[in-house]
Amino acid sequence: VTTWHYHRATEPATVHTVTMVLMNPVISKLTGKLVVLASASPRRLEILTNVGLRFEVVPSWFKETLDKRLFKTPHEYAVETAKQKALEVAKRMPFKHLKTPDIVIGADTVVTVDGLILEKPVDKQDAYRMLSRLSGKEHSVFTGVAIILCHEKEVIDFYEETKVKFADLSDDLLWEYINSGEPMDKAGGYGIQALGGMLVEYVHGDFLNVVGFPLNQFCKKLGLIFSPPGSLTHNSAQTSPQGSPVDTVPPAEPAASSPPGSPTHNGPPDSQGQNIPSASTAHVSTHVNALKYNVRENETEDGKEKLSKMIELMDGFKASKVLFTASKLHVFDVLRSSKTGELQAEDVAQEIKASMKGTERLLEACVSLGLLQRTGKGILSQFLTLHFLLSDGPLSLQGYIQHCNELVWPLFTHLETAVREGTNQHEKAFGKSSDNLFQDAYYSRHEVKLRFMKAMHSIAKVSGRDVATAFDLSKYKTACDLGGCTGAMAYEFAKAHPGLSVTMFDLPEVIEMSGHFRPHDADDRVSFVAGDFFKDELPKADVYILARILHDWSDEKVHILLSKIAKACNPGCCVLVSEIFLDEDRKGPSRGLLQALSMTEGRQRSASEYSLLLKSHGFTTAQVKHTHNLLDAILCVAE
Ligand SMILES: Cc1cn([C@H]2C[C@H](O)[C@@H](COP(=O)(O)OP(=O)(O)OP(=O)(O)O)O2)c(=O)[nH]c1=O
Repeated sequence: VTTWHYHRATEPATVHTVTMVLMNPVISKLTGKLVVLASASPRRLEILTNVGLRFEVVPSWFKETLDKRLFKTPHEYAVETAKQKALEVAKRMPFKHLKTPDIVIGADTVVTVDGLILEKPVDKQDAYRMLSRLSGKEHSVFTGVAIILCHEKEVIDFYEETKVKFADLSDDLLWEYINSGEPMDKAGGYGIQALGGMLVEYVHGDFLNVVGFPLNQFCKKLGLIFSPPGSLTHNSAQTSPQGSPVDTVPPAEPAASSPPGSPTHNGPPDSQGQNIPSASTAHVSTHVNALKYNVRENETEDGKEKLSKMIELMDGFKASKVLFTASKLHVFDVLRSSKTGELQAEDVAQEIKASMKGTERLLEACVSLGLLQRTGKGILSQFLTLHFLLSDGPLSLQGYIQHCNELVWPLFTHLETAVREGTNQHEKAFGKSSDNLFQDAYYSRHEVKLRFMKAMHSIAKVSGRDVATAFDLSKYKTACDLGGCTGAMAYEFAKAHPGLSVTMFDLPEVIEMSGHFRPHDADDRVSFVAGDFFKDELPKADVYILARILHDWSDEKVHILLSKIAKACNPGCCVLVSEIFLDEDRKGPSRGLLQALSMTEGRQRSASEYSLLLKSHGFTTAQVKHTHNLLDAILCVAE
């Protein structure tokens, strides 16, 4: 008994000491700071207390009610919830507690299975539903974490995923477990750290992440925040053995000039602590090491990855122009038209009427970019991407590629001025000003209009099916595609919904040319009506489609259009908006943000921004679909 007591008494102390050695470099950075854990979770409190962090607990009042459909991935949802929890506390404290914290930490744990996000069960039946869904399967546990640096007004967020596999669980076992009461305050309805551990066959990843807090990654992030590479604080890492959770310092060899026995970053401290430098040597060695990091950053895996990203960005415009040029010179069409699909470079040069040397270079660049394939001695054949690159065919992107080359490229050459002035550089790029981009620029000349329409046609052809099938529209009879341009999207909707008649509504100058694009097997449920959706009466319909329309306009103009649609709608009618949806934190996708750089009065928005705009006109969001194609979609129903 005595021995047992002895172990019980000393074990925690031993663990504590070891932990302090490991965590001190990072955790000690928080000494003297007011750190607040914005969570009521006893598990999070325990995990952070165990590593010696001193903090206050102020549970967040943020209700976990974010619309899950607005998030592309479960981890984005968890991160956003964590952020909102932490922000709520950060905002409340100065008023309610009369003090401003230095750091607020928020977290949110969710379980995901079969594309569903499971949070805490609301009752026993709910817990049963969750647990029986998890039975016999692997699922993911995501914890999103947000660290708010209150004075710097910065938010650092991240997430961790752990995979957990449940054994096959009998109903009896499930009910016994549910009746224990354990599931109720836990995401997914189980607690791996207690009785719930019996349900688990295996865990891949950070165990503590399942319990509610990814400690390892959290410490790494703290290390990055408080010991950025090259800063004086780096020396603290010398007390960390290599590979410890807080060792964020890249492995570095002793500098050639270092005297023998001088401290190294990763050398473990010797028992007398002689490897830990005195204050003065620490200072000197930090300078040496700071220099070393900068010089050698490109030698670490992370550094190499960043370097190659930089190179890719610097070369990005060249790659785009290679695609534009090969497409404009019909290189891909020429290859397709050869009997074998393969040609020698000189044959291509002849066909496209270009120099041998230039063609060879262009073809080689295309091969390197994966646009073409080399099959033998200098022979090129079409590659998988070919159907996107041909000038015709159902999935041709050529219209859009040429639009990028002829219109977007010149605009982007004036990006610097566009940024300085906050305006579109149409006048600089094309020599004339435009108040109304569509009337003055896109539809001014026949060939420009045709090119613009081809571009819109490409996008609608490639993304149309995914947009048209995003929602069940079987109860609706009529749809109106506002600004539908060539009608490609309208035909996709008609194809996807046998009971739907679709009116394509666009400016008269567009309608007059839409015949060029009519498919051979044109469905007679698609009709064309000319008009201006800002000025004229809208055709009556059950579903109004706005595909790639709203991003072109300011909120003010969007409100004008939506109020017209709302007037034309009966309750139960709906609006389907299809756009690139920005992530809620506006960190991506870059495709949308890059497009915004050449916009005039429009702006890119997230799904919740579109949802809010529509809500102000009496439309409730029914569904959001991230299609993983060029355009996403949101369906909102009139109340
Ligand atoms: C999957 C799993 C979750 N959990 C817990 C961790 C979290 O506390 C909880 C998920 O709910 P959260 O909403 O993440 O957190 P919370 O409500 O407990 O606390 P707060 O919102 O105030 O921060 O589930 C376990 O304890 N063990 C497990 O195995």
